[in-house]
Amino acid sequence: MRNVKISPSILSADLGNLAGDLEKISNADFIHIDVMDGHFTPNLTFGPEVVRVAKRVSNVPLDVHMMVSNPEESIDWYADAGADLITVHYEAATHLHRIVSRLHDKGVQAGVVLNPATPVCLLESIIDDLDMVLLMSVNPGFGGQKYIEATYAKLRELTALCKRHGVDPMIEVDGGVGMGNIEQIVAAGANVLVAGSAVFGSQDPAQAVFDLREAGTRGIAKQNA
Ligand SMILES: O=C(CO)[C@@H](O)[C@H](O)COP(=O)(O)O
Ligand SMILES: [Co+2]
Repeated sequence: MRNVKISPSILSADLGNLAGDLEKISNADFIHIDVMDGHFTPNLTFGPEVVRVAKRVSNVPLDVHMMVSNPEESIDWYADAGADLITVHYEAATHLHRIVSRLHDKGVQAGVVLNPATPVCLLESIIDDLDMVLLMSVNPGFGGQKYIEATYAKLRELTALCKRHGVDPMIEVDGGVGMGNIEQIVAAGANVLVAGSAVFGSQDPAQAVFDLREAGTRGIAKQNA
């Protein structure tokens, strides 16, 4: 049975007390770090120094979501800062295979992200090499947006693609995930769930991680049903 993993997004954390907020989610499976460059996305966020700080103060593996143009120019900074897993956008990368190989050479897990309007079939020639596929369920740039329902169909399509290839990468969903939809998202094929506002907007972030994982795990039994 696959395990459901929760990856709280620090975009919704209190950046004035980042170490304190990271301590609150020490029961998480990943820490999701949204890197935005103000070019690929209409927002600007974290550089490698934030990854280095997260690595220093937390033992939770770092899931670095790079929403940047030309990621080949900056993946090394984040890998060297301590990322355990780096995902790059299909729409932003010219040499995806080279990026994935580079990350693996550096001992970092590699994933590809698809925006809501980017079709799953484009992964056909790279899926065998991936540790993760991340489906965006909102348009990248901001936390607190509404989950896009068409993601369910993409999850089922991605599950079928993985089956055809005989591979089992982690399947992550990012954007608008919460207690109201996590079970259904997992049932459609996801097993890593990003949650920003659902975790850091809660009174008790550790309890929110626990509850989301419990609710998500109920969806595992419904996968492929
Ligand atoms: O990558 C992004 C947004 O571009 C996300 O990781 C958000 O940070 C998720 O926030 P919520 O929708 O869970 O509040
Ligand atoms: Co993200």
